[in-house]
Amino acid sequence: MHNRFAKEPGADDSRQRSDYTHYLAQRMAPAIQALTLLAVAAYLLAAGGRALVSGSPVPVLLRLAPAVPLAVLALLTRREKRPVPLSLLALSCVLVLEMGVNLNGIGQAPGQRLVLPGLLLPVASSVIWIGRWDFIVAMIICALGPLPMLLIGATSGLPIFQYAVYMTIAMSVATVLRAFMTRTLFEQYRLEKQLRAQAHTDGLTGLLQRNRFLELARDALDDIYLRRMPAAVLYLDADHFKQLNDTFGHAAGDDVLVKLADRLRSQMRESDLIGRIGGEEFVVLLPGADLQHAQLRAEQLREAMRVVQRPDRPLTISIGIAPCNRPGESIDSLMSRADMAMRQAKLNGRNRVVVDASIA
Ligand SMILES: Nc1nc2c(ncn2[C@@H]2O[C@H](COP(=O)(O)OP(=O)(O)OP(=O)(O)O)[C@@H](O)[C@H]2O)c(=O)[nH]1
Repeated sequence: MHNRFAKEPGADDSRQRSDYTHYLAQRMAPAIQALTLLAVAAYLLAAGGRALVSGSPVPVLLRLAPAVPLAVLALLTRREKRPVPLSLLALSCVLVLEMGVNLNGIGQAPGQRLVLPGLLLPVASSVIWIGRWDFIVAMIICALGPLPMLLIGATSGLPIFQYAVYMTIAMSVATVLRAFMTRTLFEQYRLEKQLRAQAHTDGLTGLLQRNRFLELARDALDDIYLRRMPAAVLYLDADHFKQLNDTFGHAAGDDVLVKLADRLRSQMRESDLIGRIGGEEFVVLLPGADLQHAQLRAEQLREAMRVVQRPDRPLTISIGIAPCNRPGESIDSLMSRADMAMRQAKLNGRNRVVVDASIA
């Protein structure tokens, strides 16, 4: 079974990178949508205005035509949140704009060809590139895009030289803006991830806290029922914990809880899910364990706790087991069955394992 049951995400590098890329796509999507819409409006304004003030062998409608694919791209970006499709849509937008810049330059005298929109593009789009690859491709398109318009009919190398200087400056500004943006977003991503991890783990024992356990257990159970695999829930409770606190103080109690959690973790498999549900109560979901196996694992756990020393004697725990033998049963219901069985273990004298009596 997948190890998402055992740990919080972010364990390995490639997974973390993909997580970060998706985070960036979520954050960048509104900016990409807004800039694509702006590109439609800006293109119509610039190409329309130019058509009014200067003639061209290219019909006006054809000069305005790039606004159509731009509008389609703007519509497509509205629903898109995946990193690669978003980047491809943004790159297509840049490509269409560059084609439009060239289309509007046809028929203009070399000195009147406006390359300003081409110079604005790298800077305006600098903050929306999700990865390094799309930024590099975008800068190449931006740098090469206006060249056909400049080269056709050029009588001297001066405009090209001026263009190269201005484009270098524009691309340098774009690189600085992008670096600043990605650094800020990475810091925000790191902090959000840290806060989420803190909210999900119990501060004392480092185990999953109740709500997070329930959330992950619900997902795990869906998978378990779908695959028709066995599973069981264990409910663990430390014996006579109040007496330990009352006699030796809360610090001693905390120390025992930390050791109990460490021991629990060391006994668990990758696929198991452990949570601290209340003060000295813990729940474990054992995917793949049938009743016999769950009983064996519970007995091993109970035995393993002997190593945890209270100030007066070895720690003992009581365990209740609820097998997941009713397809569709919720984690809350399974926990309450395991809790009842644990209470029976207390009544039977503690330091023992009891299986839910209502088992079919
Ligand atoms: N030190 C410490 N004690 C806690 C913590 N959370 C809950 N407790 C204590 O755990 C004790 C639980 O007591 P009870 O529910 O009466 O259970 P018990 O004394 O273990 O008795 P049985 O479960 O019947 O064996 C209470 O004294 C709580 O104050 C914690 O985080 N640290």
